[in-house]
Amino acid sequence: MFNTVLRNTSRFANKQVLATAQRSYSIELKSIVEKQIPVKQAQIAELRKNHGEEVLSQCTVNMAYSGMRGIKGLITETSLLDAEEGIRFRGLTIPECQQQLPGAEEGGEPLPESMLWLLITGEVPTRDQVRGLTEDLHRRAESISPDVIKIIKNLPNDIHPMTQFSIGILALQKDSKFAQAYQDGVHKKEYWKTTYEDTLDCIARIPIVASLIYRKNFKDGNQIQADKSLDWAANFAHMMGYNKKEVYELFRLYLSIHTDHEGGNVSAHATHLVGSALSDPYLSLSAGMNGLAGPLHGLANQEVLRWLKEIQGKLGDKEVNKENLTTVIWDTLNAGRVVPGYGHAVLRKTDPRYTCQREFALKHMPNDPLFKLVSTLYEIVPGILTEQGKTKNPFPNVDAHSGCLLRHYGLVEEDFYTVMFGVSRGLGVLSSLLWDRALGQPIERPKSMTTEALVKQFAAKKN
Ligand SMILES: CC(=O)SCCNC(=O)CCNC(=O)[C@H](O)C(C)(C)COP(=O)(O)OP(=O)(O)OC[C@H]1O[C@@H](n2cnc3c(N)ncnc32)[C@H](O)[C@@H]1OP(=O)(O)O
Ligand SMILES: O=C([O-])CC(=O)C(=O)O
Repeated sequence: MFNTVLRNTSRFANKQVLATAQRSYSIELKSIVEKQIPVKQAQIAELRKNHGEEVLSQCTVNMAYSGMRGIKGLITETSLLDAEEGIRFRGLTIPECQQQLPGAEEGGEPLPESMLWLLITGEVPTRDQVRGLTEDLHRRAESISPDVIKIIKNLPNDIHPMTQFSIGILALQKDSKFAQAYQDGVHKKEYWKTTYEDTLDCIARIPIVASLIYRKNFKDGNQIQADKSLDWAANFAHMMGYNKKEVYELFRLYLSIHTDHEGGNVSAHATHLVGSALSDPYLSLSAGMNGLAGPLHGLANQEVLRWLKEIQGKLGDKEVNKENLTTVIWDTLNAGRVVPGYGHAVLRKTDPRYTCQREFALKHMPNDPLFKLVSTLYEIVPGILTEQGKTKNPFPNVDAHSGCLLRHYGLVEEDFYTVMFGVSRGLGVLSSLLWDRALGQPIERPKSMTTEALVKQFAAKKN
């Protein structure tokens, strides 16, 4: 009896110690940010004092008519894209992240929590810090409002999953600590603190929203409760109904590499823009997700899968070879459609996010027929796009590969793919938003022109 009491007491004490440690890791992340803010502010002040009037890039008439391509007009701290090399998350390439960021096990794929820590702080976390962050996210997820669950359960299934996801994020908004603090008249120096809380709350809760949409739309509708012994990504897979170890690894990789792609892409820019009006992180993320839902951006992964199925349908029993695939690709181009998953607004080489997914496939599913199709397309699409001579980048982007991996593990509902992309993108764009508020970034309001005004401007110059 005495022993049982002792055991229970020490178990309780251990739990207490663990809970305190977990809380302290969450506090640690916040206090790291708190310490970094004045340093970054001073760095920016110095930069602006010494170089504030120097020219970053030109803006020509053509650039204004071409989606502002190439204009350096945004500040985003979390990642930087090189046209040839691809993305670096806080200075680290994808292979470096795979090497350095803690995974669930030695040599495994990075945990998205590790990536989140890196994106927020610029530091590679320790295993303990990541474990603490995972626990913190579980704790924050627990207090999701039952109203949100009710709202999602009541959404009709003929609303696209991405629209449902955006609605779900808006439903979470009523718990925004930033919106409340603003209403309470908080000093602007403190904005980042509640943005931090909203960022972590939102990241903790969106996998519940997403998995609920998945279960409702495509499975039996029953919500699967979280498994707190799992990390954030594996738990997301679990709540969707997938429990294979390999799927957990795929989710960890997928949800790490889709997080961020510097600040100018549609989802990041939309989140930043809406946030600049001091709309809270939920309103801002929802706006970003509405951009991600476009077929030229995040919806492309859904479009790729549809196109692959279309190709399979067209070829029927015919052998998949370069010759008949060439005909199908030209059919797509001649119909005035884009080849989904190929091309990029900035990249001019194969996307390293494509490459690391290809490596995952080569390791885990080399004989998958859809992977073979994706690989054959990789051999011929760049040549055909080059021959057509329109696209500036004939190589594949991230979306060309993700669907075939998910499908291999039974996740066949391509309408849901962009929601998964969105869950991951939340980590990057909200980390950036946190820094926007920490650095006191102002409301975004670039100058626009009418064609008439430009015509007049140049006519006046001529005279
Ligand atoms: C996560 C992401 O967002 S990655 C991108 C996902 N999107 C896709 O995969 C969709 C297919 N790709 C595309 O539509 C484009 O390459 C984009 C949207 C990614 C980039 O667009 P842009 O920067 O305008 O590309 P670019 O300057 O090369 O375009 C020049 C011309 O080539 C065309 N082009 C570009 N990519 C492709 C493609 N994959 N297939 C056919 N034509 C293409 C453009 O439509 C454009 O044609 P136009 O002159 O008739 O308008
Ligand atoms: O950078 C872009 O424009 C699009 C992209 O690949 C992303 O947002 O992941």
